[in-house]
Amino acid sequence: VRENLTDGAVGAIKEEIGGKEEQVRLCGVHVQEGCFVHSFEGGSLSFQVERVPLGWVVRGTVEGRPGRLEVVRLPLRFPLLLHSWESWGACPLVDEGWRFPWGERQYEDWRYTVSPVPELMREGVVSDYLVAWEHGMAGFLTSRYAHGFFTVEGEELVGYLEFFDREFEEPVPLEPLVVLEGARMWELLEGYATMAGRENRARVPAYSPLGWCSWYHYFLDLTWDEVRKNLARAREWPFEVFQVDDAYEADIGDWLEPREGFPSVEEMARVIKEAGFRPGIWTAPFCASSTSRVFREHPEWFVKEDGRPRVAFRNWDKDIHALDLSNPEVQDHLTGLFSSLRAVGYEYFKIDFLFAGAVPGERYLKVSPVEAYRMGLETIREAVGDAFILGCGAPLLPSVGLVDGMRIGPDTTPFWDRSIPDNGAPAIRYALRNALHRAFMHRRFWLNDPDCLLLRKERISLSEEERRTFALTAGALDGMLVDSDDLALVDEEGKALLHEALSLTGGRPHVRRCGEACYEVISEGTRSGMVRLLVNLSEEAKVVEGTTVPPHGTVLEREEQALGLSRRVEERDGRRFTYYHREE
Ligand SMILES: OC[C@@]12C[C@@H]1[C@H](O)[C@H](O)[C@@H](O)[C@H]2O
Repeated sequence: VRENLTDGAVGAIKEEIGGKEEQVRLCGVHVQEGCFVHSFEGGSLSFQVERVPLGWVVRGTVEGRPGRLEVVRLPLRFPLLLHSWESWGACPLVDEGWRFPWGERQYEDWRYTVSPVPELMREGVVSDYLVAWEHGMAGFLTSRYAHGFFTVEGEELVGYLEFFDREFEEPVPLEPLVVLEGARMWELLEGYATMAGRENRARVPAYSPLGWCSWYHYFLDLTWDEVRKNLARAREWPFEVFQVDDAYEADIGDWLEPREGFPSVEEMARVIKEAGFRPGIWTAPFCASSTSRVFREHPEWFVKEDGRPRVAFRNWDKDIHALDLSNPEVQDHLTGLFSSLRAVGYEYFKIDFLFAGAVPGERYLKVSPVEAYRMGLETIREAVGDAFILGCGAPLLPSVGLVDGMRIGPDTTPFWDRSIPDNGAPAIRYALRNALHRAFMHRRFWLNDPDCLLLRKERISLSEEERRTFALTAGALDGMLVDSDDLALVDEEGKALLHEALSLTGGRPHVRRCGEACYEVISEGTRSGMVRLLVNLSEEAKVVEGTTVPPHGTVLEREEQALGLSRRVEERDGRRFTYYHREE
């Protein structure tokens, strides 16, 4: 399906790597197999270096107070694929001289969406959890105690583990690190994600829920009447899940108290279920506004700074505080909340702004922000049982194994605006770019959620081409397909586009960059057999191997078109049988 690496390409890769391998240092030791002990002020690190296909893995234990621990030094090669901390974060391919495009007030109000150590991002280039270059990558396989990141220092890439002010009286596992070289970046990232998915016992549901979400049409103007209207129309659609997003709640943090004009959350679930759908609900469970009942009644439940509840971020025109997830009373509060929502019938939980659970600060237990975050997420996971959890605004690597789906890009937008900075702000262009650059996580970490499809022609500023690009890319990447429109505004063409996107799902997508903002997605075994989708996110037409791809556009090739075959699909005892035959 994809051309193999030619001998010349293999030779070039070997030459590129061979000359630099001796420059790789792991925990201060030139890379070599063996067992080592590294002492530092306040503690020690015992680690083993082991050869794996295409590279090395470092495992070990650490004790004492490691603070910020250097784990690897590598030769620096641009362009670099930078990765970010949480769902919305930018995942760009950058050249030398790149700096993070901070928004005007982003550092004041939103810095913890950028990094758990945001000051780092003001000093230079940071890549969270992993970093990649043309024929190599380095990445941490877990994030259970520490936050792993990479920085550029002179001519080197340096990987660190940030343990914050955590002290370990007994040895704890070091977050394992892999360094892989010798194939294309995209293939190495898939190999890394397979290793990391296994290390974290990733949850990958057999099926991907097809749904409807209220946010990207109604935003905070949603009314219960509009929910009911869309529920009635949804019967003509193939949705399984019907999810009410932000706007129903009385305040951020008071999730069981509906806003005026909405029924109880129990009644919402009953009405949705009665209409034949799996009820879904949005919450920002680790957050509470300064005006919320939960904050007023339990100020002691929140992460502090100098003894007072710190402001984690500002949104909804309010100061938002972060629950201290290490506090047993907070864990009981979350258990009560989510077991109640599960008991009244919700089967799909979009849990948002999760980064708040990992902001640095003073906590009930002397644990790292990463440990606290996982305590909170494990509490929700246990409370909802086998319900579907979609993570959003979530620290990515610490969430593997605890969520079923994950938003892997910034919010989409009902307009295409190239002037929006690539810094996690809502932008359809960067939602698509992240979906392509993070495709390696899909069905290895979770189900990737590229964000919602917008299919309506009214009250939207996306062209037909742009709506089609988002829908087909989401489908070819086998991403979760969730529509967000007032269904009364979607015509038969819009409905057909959802079905076309659906026809591209079910395969094993592989992404390859083929020029500036231009990508090839090849997926075998989809509902349409093998498909090839060329995606152009740039402002001018691109030619890929003789095929012209329009700006903001796609070119789709299906197997049966390419091979003159016709297909018949039969569903039997829960399995799908695809038959191909040539029309005589
Ligand atoms: O508040 C609801 C909202 C905006 C916040 C967040 O950006 C999330 O990614 C969106 O899909 C919405 O749920």
